[in-house]
Amino acid sequence: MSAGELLVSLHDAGVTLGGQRILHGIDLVVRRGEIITVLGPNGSGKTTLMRVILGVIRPSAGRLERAAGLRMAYVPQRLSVDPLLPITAARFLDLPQRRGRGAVAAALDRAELGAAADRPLAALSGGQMQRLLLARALLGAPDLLILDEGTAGLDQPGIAAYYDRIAHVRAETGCAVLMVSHDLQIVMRASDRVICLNGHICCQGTPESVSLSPAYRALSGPAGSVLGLYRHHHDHVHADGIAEPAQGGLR
Ligand SMILES: Nc1ncnc2c1ncn2[C@@H]1O[C@H](COP(=O)(O)OP(=O)(O)OP(=O)(O)O)[C@@H](O)[C@H]1O
Repeated sequence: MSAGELLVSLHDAGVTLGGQRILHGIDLVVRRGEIITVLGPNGSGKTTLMRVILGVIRPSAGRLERAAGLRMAYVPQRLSVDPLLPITAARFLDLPQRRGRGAVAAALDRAELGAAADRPLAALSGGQMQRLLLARALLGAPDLLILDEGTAGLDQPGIAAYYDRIAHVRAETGCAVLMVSHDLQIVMRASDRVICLNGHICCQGTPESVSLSPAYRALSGPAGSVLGLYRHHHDHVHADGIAEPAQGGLR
């Protein structure tokens, strides 16, 4: 698959679960090599959208298209195995399917975990455990990496290191990355495009343009609470406290 190739597209997709409309009118494309973050409050349908793309939930309306032969890998929020299990990080990656030493070592290196290969799971920090899940996902050489809020419980340096690693993985492998977050401030450093979700797509664009959009501000609470911490280029006009996108990135 070549750079920029269309991997996934959703056309006017909707999901109804248990009689409740969870998502509607979703138009979304994911191209090879881009890092997209889906942002939204609790219950806004972020996980449901990931499940639709993964093929776990069928859209009740609209259409989902995926590139032929697309390889997807999912990184869950946390590890569901007992961390006291007496196995090393490298061994964990070799289960349940034998991958071989070379492939395991390469995945650990890519997740910046090579030095911890022989450490037992119980001895790994939260950040290392998260990168172990990333390494496991990378074993399948995915075209599209889907990450569900991977930074819960990490401190700020740990979160920054995790997103830097994701950016490196994209640069090294050329995969696309689709990730879920609550917090635009956290994903600013890594995302090419942010999609603001609340049952439907409220706005999307560069992290900067989304952070300045009225739709995002309406969802994220009083202006100024976190917005002051964003990268902020003063090449746009502020009017009545509502900023215009610097480069018309919103749709
Ligand atoms: N299988 C289901 N049946 C009925 N309702 C569901 C089902 N799965 C999810 N929902 C509802 O859909 C809505 C969206 O859930 P979803 O988990 O996609 O949101 P989210 O944005 O990922 O939330 P959070 O940030 O809290 O993880 C919620 O109101 C949830 O209760």
